[in-house]
Amino acid sequence: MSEDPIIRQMPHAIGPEKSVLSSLFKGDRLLDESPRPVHRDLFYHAAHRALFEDFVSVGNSWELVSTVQRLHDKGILDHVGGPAGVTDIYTYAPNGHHFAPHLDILCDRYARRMAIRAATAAAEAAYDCSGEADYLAALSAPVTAVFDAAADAAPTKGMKTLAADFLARFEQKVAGEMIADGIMTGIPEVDRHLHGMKPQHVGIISGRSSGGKSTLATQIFGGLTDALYLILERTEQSAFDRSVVQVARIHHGAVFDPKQFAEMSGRSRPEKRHLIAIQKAVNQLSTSNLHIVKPSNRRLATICAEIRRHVRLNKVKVVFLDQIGLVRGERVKGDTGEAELRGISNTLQELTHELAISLVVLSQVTADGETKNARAVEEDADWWLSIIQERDKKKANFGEHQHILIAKDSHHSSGGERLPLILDKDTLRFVHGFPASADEPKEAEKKDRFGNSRR
Ligand SMILES: Nc1ncnc2c1ncn2[C@@H]1O[C@H](COP(=O)(O)OP(=O)(O)OP(=O)(O)O)[C@@H](O)[C@H]1O
Repeated sequence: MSEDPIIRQMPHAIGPEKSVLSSLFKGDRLLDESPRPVHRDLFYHAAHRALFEDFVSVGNSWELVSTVQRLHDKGILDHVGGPAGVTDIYTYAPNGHHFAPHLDILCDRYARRMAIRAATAAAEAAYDCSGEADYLAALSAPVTAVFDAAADAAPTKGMKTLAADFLARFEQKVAGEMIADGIMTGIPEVDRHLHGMKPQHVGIISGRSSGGKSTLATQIFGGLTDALYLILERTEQSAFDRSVVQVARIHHGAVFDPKQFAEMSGRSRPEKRHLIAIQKAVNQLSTSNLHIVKPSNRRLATICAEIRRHVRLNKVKVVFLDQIGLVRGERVKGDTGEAELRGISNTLQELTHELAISLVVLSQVTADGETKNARAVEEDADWWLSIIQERDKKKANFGEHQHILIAKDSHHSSGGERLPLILDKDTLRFVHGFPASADEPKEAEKKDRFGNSRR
């Protein structure tokens, strides 16, 4: 057998290596937020390893110009392809969308390289070991390492880690920093059933168009601290304005059109109590670590990046997404809307788990009460608040708010429980009560557009 052995390259993936580096360089993905640990050995190409090590040495302050200079000063600029090589990698991935799948590829190739090295070491040990069982002993450590790498580098939590986590959480609870029951919505009827919005849980607020989904969501949001409201349709200002009405607990006219509202009630100026309530509401909203953000676009990746950024920078614990039907997922040709939404729902669910936040998604239903294409979201949700209005178009009270249906598991078909909550259109809050019975005497007097009785 004089044939030369076939020389094969070790498994590697140059494109995904460049993509992972590119996303890190551009800040599209952060090292400490990576779904899997990133380490130098994942990179097969020596220049990529060197660039990764340099990146780690400067962390998130990485930028192109000073990096080229630094690599030049270290004498390794030519080794990584010169300024053009660094720029090529920097611009390689248009965004961080494919960071996770590309990182998966690197982990896979790394595990395969380890397997080949382990097999080579085992072969050498089998040839060379003198003792009877030495070659078997030489096998076990590298093979275990290969299995570890292949099964992902995330270490499993041992009992000591679990115990330390428990004590840390317990101390937080004792100090009142973490509420055992989760974070209360501030609406007693809801809190009695839900016992708060819990980390890693996804909740849905659903209702028809203009049924009050945003109103219910901002009502909860305005009473919280450490929360983010992602608004995809209207402006941030509109959500803030509505929150002011809700926190101040006054008629919306006093906030949206104070001059006209005062004149309608026979005054030349707004009432002092209204001004004080508005001032207090604005103070509360601006000092409670609350954030209302309209993302630059509706792509799922952008929305996830906003959530990550606010969890990291502002330590938000509850995130509202207004509304899920507007999110654009990754749709492969031929996919149905339902398939796209399933992808969106899975991604959001995973993010909620990873960041240990509570996520509340708003979802629009059709006139028949069906969630638009959102069965996937329903299946994944931990709780569901459904705003119920009169559906019968023939009835005079069509559209009237009836109650809120609460369901606490993902099998909503079980029906859930009716909560006596209806929309008060004056203060834009959901308040205790069922609609007035049809037998009750009707309000005879006429009301102006702010609901004040006309004299
Ligand atoms: N700025 C406002 N001034 C007066 N009433 C308002 C205002 N904003 C909301 N409302 C009232 O609250 C109701 C619910 O509106 P909301 O925006 O909460 O509904 P939604 O279900 O979120 O709507 P959409 O489907 O458009 O997202 C409206 O029908 C309206 O009666």
